[in-house]
Amino acid sequence: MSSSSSNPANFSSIPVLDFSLIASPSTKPEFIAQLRHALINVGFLYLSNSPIPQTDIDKVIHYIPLLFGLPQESKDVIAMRNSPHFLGYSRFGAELTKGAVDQREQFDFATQHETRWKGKEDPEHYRLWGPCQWPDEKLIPGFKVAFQSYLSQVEALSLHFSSLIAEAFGLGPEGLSQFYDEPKLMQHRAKIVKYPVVNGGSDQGVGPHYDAGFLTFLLQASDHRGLQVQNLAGEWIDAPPIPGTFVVNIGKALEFVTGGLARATSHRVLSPKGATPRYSVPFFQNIGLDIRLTEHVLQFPPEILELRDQRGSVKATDSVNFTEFDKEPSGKVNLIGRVKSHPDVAEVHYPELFKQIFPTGSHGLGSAY
Ligand SMILES: O=C(O)CCC(=O)C(=O)O
Ligand SMILES: [Fe+2]
Repeated sequence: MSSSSSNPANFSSIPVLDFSLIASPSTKPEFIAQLRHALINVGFLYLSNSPIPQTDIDKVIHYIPLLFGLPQESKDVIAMRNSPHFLGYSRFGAELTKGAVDQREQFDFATQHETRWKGKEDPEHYRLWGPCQWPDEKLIPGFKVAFQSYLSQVEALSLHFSSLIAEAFGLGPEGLSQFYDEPKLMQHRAKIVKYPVVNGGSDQGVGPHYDAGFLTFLLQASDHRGLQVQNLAGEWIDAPPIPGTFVVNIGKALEFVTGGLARATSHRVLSPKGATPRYSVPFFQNIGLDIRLTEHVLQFPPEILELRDQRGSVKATDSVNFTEFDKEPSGKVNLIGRVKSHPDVAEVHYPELFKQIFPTGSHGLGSAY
């Protein structure tokens, strides 16, 4: 067997972890061992039997086609361009990755938060977090309540999951707590995304990229393949929808503070073929706005680091993003990412930063995150 095929990091499928295993002390160690493997070698996993009731998830799935089916003018009323928090609606084709259009339409939402920025004495990146723009309740009754409830449950799950990650790395359950502020100072983001059918031409739903933060919890909300994940050898592995699961993956910030122990894994979405669009709902767990990652690099037991060294490092990736993510406060890093991926919004609300990042103008080109 070649070293490449015997390396578990050259996975050919994504592991499925059963969250119900953590309920009993006799099965929890098995879950923790599977989690350790998934974090180090894959950077992606499916989570089944989460505590979030399937009926609450089904409600969200039910609303998605209704949301995109709203009249164009009632979507444009809540355009992201109105929001200094980069929350709201983006038309099809508004983002690019690797210079090519991402063929998706999306709404950016977030967990509830009052704007923390109180004026010029506060750092500008405090403006990043604030209230959502919701569609008109009369046009889509019940959506806001259902989605807010979903988001707060995924938030709780993601924080619980962080404590399990800390355990898997030998840190103890509070090992990652330093990255989160008290709940009222935190906001987590989510998108509801539609990938329309394309027949012919580019099939880029979203181009190869890494996620930026700590943890992403993705709900694949329709029965379409398309999500693909790149293993250590650079091969694209399918991550098809599995009903009743979340796809969980690691972002660059968690990879950085774990010294590469947890893998951020390159991924992409191919546009659906056939008759119906693909829908998905990624939830991005944030860390505190003031955290500078370089000040929080974690130490691990030697037997854990040994597992990372056995894995090796990425030989090939098709992803491009990520440079300046470690020295600035996390809020500033996120803000820069938002400016790059939504320059039209940035030009309105952050004209100075926009000019620094696009000294000759953005020419309508963003670079998607
Ligand atoms: O839609 C998906 O399945 C994945 C989307 C994604 O990777 C992202 O928005 O970061
Ligand atoms: Fe992603």
